[in-house]
Amino acid sequence: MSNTILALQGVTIYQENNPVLSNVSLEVKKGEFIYLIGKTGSGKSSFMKTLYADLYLTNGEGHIVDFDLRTLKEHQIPFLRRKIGIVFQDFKLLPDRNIYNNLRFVLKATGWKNEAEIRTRIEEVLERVGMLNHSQKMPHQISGGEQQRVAIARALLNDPELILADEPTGNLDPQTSVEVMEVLQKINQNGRTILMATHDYALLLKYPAKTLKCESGKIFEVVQKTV
Ligand SMILES: Nc1ncnc2c1ncn2[C@@H]1O[C@H](COP(=O)(O)OP(=O)(O)OP(=O)(O)O)[C@@H](O)[C@H]1O
Repeated sequence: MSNTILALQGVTIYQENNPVLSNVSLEVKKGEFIYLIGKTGSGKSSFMKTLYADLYLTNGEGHIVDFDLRTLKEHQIPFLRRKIGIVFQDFKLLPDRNIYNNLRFVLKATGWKNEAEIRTRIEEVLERVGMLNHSQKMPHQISGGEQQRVAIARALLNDPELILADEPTGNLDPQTSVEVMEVLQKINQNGRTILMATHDYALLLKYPAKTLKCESGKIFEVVQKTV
């Protein structure tokens, strides 16, 4: 299991008792970059939600960053989410506080106490996404692409082993999407594993990687030319 970040065996994912994806078996190894594609409603978000335990895994076996999704208890979920960085399409920054305090809020909530260490960590992650100069701005004072960079920085705070990005460029124009994708590529090159749901085929062509497709209740790997 040491080199495996995610392993699913015979998993069926339900939404309100309806199976969305059936008999999913897959393995993701440390350092991989993987796309998850598929039409609207094909189950990409449900799949992601199962991985960060927003949907409980009830059928099949699932292991993610050393947690057993099948036996996971509610009180373990915050610990699982510290090992997984999650990036959403709509950024989800808190609108009532500046960038620095958005990130500080997450560190405080995950047990960080020393303000000097908090400051150092926030500066490190903002630097990594090229947003260090914006730490005192409010979310509405920066662009969508900049907000997504901050959201990526927020996902990196606790040095997660796996980043789950659910359509991270879905609200961005093509040029800004490429800029955000460059940030994700750099994070991947630094050894982090990334699973990214997307509808953006231009990005798939520009940055080819292993691609999983959700279709007709199944997930399967596709080769680039047939996506
Ligand atoms: N909270 C929910 N309650 C009930 N059914 C849901 C819920 N969320 C999603 N579904 C259903 O589950 C199926 C898969 O939806 P899901 O959001 O996982 O698809 P998706 O591939 O992520 O779509 P999109 O590309 O539009 O984000 C759809 O039929 C959807 O209607």
